[in-house]
Amino acid sequence: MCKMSGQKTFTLSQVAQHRSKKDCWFVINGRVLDVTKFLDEHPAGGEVLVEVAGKDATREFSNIGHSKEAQNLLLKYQVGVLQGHAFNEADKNASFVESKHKEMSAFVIKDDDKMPKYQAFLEFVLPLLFTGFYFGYRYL
Ligand code: HEM
Repeated sequence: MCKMSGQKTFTLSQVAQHRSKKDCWFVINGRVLDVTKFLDEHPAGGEVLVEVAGKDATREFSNIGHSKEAQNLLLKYQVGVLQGHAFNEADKNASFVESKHKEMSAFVIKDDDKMPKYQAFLEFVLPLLFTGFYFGYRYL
């Protein structure tokens, strides 16, 4: 299912009506973002964001070379899409929840690929045997 289909569409002149510290929107890669709540959190301060408020800030955003984390954060502030913007398939289906999941999947221990038996033997049974022998030798 296309996640973008549920998004509201805005024209650039609609976005341009939100260009103050108290109401700050801009567009990045066709996504309309309301970053008002993010102004105080932006590592480089809110001023740089207010400067591009109401505009398409795609070039400014990518010129900085923002990290993957920063790019994922974009999705959190999305309120809609820019009218007429052509999204590519992968981009179309991106959502904040999904991207967080993708980021985090690197840290998830997969329990679907079973540990080979010999590995279990080496990692668990062998140390147990050694400990058993040691205590047997020491105390019996
Ligand atoms: C919602 C949009 C934005 C988000 C979520 C965001 C997020 C971030 C984050 C997390 C950083 C820390 C460095 C990193 O992780 O890359 C950063 C740095 C920065 N951002 Fe943004 N940013 C946004 C938009 C912008 C825009 C539109 C501009 C410019 C007009 C901008 C200018 C900067 C600058 C100058 C830095 C400091 C870079 C450095 O110290 O090397 N950001 N931003």
